[in-house]
Order: sequence, then C-alpha cells, then structure tokens
Amino acid sequence: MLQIAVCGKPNVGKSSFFNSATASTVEMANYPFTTIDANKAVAHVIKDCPCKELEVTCNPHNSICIDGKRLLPIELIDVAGLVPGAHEGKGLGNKFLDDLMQAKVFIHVIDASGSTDIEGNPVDPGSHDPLEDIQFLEEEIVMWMYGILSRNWVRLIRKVGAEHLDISKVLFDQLSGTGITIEDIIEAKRNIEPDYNKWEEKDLIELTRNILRIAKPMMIIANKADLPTSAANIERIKEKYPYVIPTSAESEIALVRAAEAGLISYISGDDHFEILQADKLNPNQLKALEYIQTNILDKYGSTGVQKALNYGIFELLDRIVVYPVQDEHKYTDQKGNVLPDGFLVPNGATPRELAYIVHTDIGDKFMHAVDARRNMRVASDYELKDGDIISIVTRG
Ligand SMILES: Nc1nc2c(ncn2[C@@H]2O[C@H](COP(=O)(O)OP(=O)(O)OP(=O)(O)O)[C@@H](O)[C@H]2O)c(=O)[nH]1
Ligand SMILES: [Mg+2]
Repeated sequence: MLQIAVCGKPNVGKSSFFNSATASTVEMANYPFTTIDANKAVAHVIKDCPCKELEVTCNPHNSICIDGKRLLPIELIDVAGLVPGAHEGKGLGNKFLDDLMQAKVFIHVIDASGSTDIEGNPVDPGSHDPLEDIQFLEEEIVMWMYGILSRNWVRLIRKVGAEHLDISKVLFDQLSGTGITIEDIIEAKRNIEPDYNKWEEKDLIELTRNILRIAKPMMIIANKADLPTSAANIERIKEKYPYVIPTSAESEIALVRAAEAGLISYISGDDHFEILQADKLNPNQLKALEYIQTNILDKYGSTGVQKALNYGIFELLDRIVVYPVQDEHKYTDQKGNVLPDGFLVPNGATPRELAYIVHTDIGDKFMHAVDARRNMRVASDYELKDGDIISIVTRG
C-alpha cells in the first residue's frame, strides 16, 4: 500500500490530522512530544467512481464506494515531532525518521495560527511566525540522511577507488531501507561536482538535499486554520509557498465523529454537511458546526484533510486509478463483481505493468489488454489513463 507520512515540529496537529484521516484515536494534546512511537493506519484518497457515469451498481472489493465516490486505501504514518538541532540529539532526536522514510510522500504540518514556538511549546496565538518553521524541517531530515550517507565515508571512498565500484550504487547501498532508488541518486548527482574524490562535506550535504527532494516530495499544510490568527498567516505563507493547503484537523475530526454518530451526513473533502438529527445536538454542538461551516468550509472549500491526501497521491506522486476487470462487457471479475478493484498506478504505466501490479502471475501470463469502455484491444505501449477500465487477457 502507498504510504504518506506526516512530519513537523511538535504540537502542530500531526496526530490530529492522522486521527481525522484514519478515524483513529491516538493521543493528541497541547504540549510537545505527545507522540513518541510512530502510529500507522489506513486512510483513503478519493476519485469519482466510474459506476456513476456507466450507470451500474459496483461491488467494491479492495476499496469503498460512497455515492459514486471511490475511496482507495493508502497508509498514513504519524511520527514524533522534530525540533531544530534534532540531528544533534535535541528533543527526541531523529532516530524515528526511519519510520518516516517508509513513506513515498511527506506532509509537513505547520501551525498556521502561530500558537506554538519553534519547539512546539504553547505561546500566545499569533506570537510565533509559522514561516520560521518551514525551512528547518527539511534541514533536519537532510542532516539525518547525511549522517547515514557519510557513515565510514573515508574508508568507503577508498574502497570505491580500489575496487572500481560505481559511486551511485555505493550511495544507494548506504541508504538501503529508505525507499530511495538508484535512479533518484543518479538524478540527484547531476549538478554536483562529478569527481567524487573532490567531494567535501558541503557537496555531500547538497547531494543529500537533492536526493531527498527527488525521492520524497513534500507538501506543506497550514493547520489550525480555524483559529482567528491563522488567516493572515496563511496569506503570507501562500505568497512564498503557493501550494500550501489550509487545514483544520480539529474540524475534520468533529465532522467525521458527528457523521459516525449519525448526527450529520458528511463526506470527507466536501464543502458542506447536512444536519440529520438537530434534536440530538446541544446548542454548543450546533454552534461549533455552524462555526466550521462559516470559518472553514465556506472560507477554504473544505477542511483540507482529504485535499492534502489527494494532492499527495494524485499530484506529487502522479498516480492514476485504473480498474482491472475480467469481463469487458459487464465490467466484472470472475465472480461477477462489478468494478471490484481500483489500483493506484503511476501515470503512464502500460497494461502489462498494470498486470504485474495486480499479481506477478497475471503479469507473467499477460497476452494483451482490452479497454473495456471502448471494447477495443489496446497496443502494448498504451499509456493507461485515469479511470481506465482494463480487461487483462492472459495465457492459460
Ligand atoms: N484549533 C485547532 N487546534 C488543533 C488543530 N489540530 C490540532 N490542534 C490542537 O493542537 C494540539 C496538538 O495536537 P496534536 O495532534 O497532539 O499535535 P502533534 O503535532 O501530533 O504533537 P506531538 O505529537 O507532540 O508532536 C492539541 O491541543 C490539538 O487539539 C486544529 O485544526 N485546530
Ligand atoms: Mg502527535
């Protein structure tokens, strides 16, 4: 399953974001280092399900369909907070970044309201500038990776020369377990001094930064957008980082819980909800819901939580959703389930690659594929498109 990790300084709402997206109940509290060990749970990204357009009733198996919206599972990872100097052991240090590295995308959560200082201690709302929190985080992750990359460096470089090893492969081996590929390293090396014998510490740090940026795309979310001090900060942050997504994890939790209790109807990512049982809501709850509608949903279009997950998978990772089926006329699998599975595949993948993603056996026995919508066989170099329904024809 594709993984997204949340990171940031302490007390910004990482665990709140995690809980809101996964319906989990890990501890959240207004002090730094509430989270120590990593939390993992399933969240979903959402796309329109083809069932609506095709006017069929689907029987989802690996995913969920609600009102024509397909929810595809991903895994979300919540880790401890990082503070400046973590690579020198400040705060909880940075050893837990092993957990972060399992993810393909990072969501950097910042406290847009400015109610926590650089180490996550509560301060008067608006008294800390969240822009100050953005840069140090990448630097801390870079320094952690640099520590791994440069381990036994002198001995390593001597060995590369003596045994005529490939430097990219050696760097790749140093970083094993981080999900970083040799392609990432080759790309990252391009604008670095070509002769590794001349590399100084600063070159190696720059190389590490390039590797991180290529291998682990990061987005910023401006959390606590519901607080009055956030709006002006969000405007300033957007001037420098146009893609920042305002979020209110706390509002998302309130809406998801009210929906679970049957009090409202709400689908994550929507700009509205409907009150179903007004008589069961007390005046405070009604007021809170009204506040969320006006100050979050009307103002920003959503709580931002779902938008952030979708942005990570569909934009930063450039994934599309493809629906493999067996019967191209009925859009069903062997058992007659309509549009059972949606797969998050890289944009531009071929039908054979899809077959391998579904199952190695199916990949090995792949003969050709049929675009079920058009009922037409597709070429072997056909690039899959978002929403494609593909019947894979296999040998034997
Ligand atoms: N107003 C508001 N408060 C929030 C929001 N998200 C989180 N908080 C509050 O911020 C505080 C910290 O939340 P956590 O989710 O524990 O933060 P964290 O980043 O996981 O913290 P650590 O695990 O200590 O690093 C709690 O008091 C939350 O209730 C939000 O969207 N709006
Ligand atoms: Mg936490």
